[in-house]
Amino acid sequence: MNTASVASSLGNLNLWQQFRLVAMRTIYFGVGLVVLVLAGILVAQSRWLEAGALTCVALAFILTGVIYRNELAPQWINFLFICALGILVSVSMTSTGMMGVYWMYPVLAMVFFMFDKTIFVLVIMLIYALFAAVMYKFLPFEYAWRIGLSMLVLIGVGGVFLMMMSYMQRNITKLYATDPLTGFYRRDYVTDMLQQSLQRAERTMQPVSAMMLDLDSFRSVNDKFGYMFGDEVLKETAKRILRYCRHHDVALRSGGAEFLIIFPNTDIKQASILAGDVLDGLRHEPFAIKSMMTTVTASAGVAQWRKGQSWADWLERVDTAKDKAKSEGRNRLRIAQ
Ligand SMILES: Nc1nc2c(ncn2[C@@H]2O[C@H](COP(=O)(O)OP(=O)(O)OP(=O)(O)O)[C@@H](O)[C@H]2O)c(=O)[nH]1
Repeated sequence: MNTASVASSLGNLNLWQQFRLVAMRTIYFGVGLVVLVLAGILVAQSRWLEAGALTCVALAFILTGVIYRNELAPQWINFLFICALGILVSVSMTSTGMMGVYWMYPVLAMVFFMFDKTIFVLVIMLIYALFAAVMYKFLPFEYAWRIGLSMLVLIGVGGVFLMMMSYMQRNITKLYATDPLTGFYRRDYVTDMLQQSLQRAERTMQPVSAMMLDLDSFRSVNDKFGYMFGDEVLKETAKRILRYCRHHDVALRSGGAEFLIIFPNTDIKQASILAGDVLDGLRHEPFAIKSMMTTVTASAGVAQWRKGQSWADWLERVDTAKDKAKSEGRNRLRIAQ
């Protein structure tokens, strides 16, 4: 079943990215102000050239904070900033020795928020290598190795923090996107994904079909055997649907006892065969849970997406076909015209 596209369709739920946005705003303005203060101190010491350089860096940070206050800045901008800060700290160490070390830690900490995890490791290694080289050159060895080690500890702690954030994000996405009972996606959270599958179908000129399936008279199953038994039937239904789904098919629970399955690269003929198999898989095998047993059937509709059709209209056709199957006596499949 397709999971990657769901994660990307849940951008608004990406707490880490939102957190990064707030952190980066604070970093741009915070670093800008601190560097401006340092520039002011250099002006007071009549060190005009260094003061000028610091002022340029400070203004670049503040300007970026203003421009990118509502979105994350491109990675290359952050890379330029981290290079600038790395050079400033290194220069500061060459002239002030130990004093420069105090600035290394905040610069390292910033890297955790500035980059996506794809290039984060590379940048943190680069900046660590730069600091280590400068330290070993300009500080006594007994200071250099201890500071180098403490920076590694900071990187390790930050790495664990990033892993925990990523784990938390995955769980939150799963919690919002999937139905806890069946593990299927919830329909409300996959509209972007539906849109994407249609765009892909349009681009690749491949057919895409969908099936809507609703268990028949499910209310009476609940009434007769109890809600808990009904829950088990829903879980088992999901398992049986998955038996017939291929790797790239997407299964959603769209309502109480209603399921929607998207079949990419599948025309109506193939989709009807798959849908028929799913219905057979339900009707021919009784649902035996603990000491209770019942037979459950379902009604389903299938439709192939038509070029230019919106996903809402397409699903409307699938839904209408399913309703037709219901109204014609249930336990059957109807194909949308
Ligand atoms: N056990 C259980 N029942 C649920 C859940 N969600 C919805 N239902 C029940 O599913 C039933 C759905 O009924 P309907 O689809 O309206 O009607 P039906 O009895 O299935 O009849 P037809 O669809 O017309 O064949 C309702 O009785 C809901 O209370 C759930 O998570 N667990």
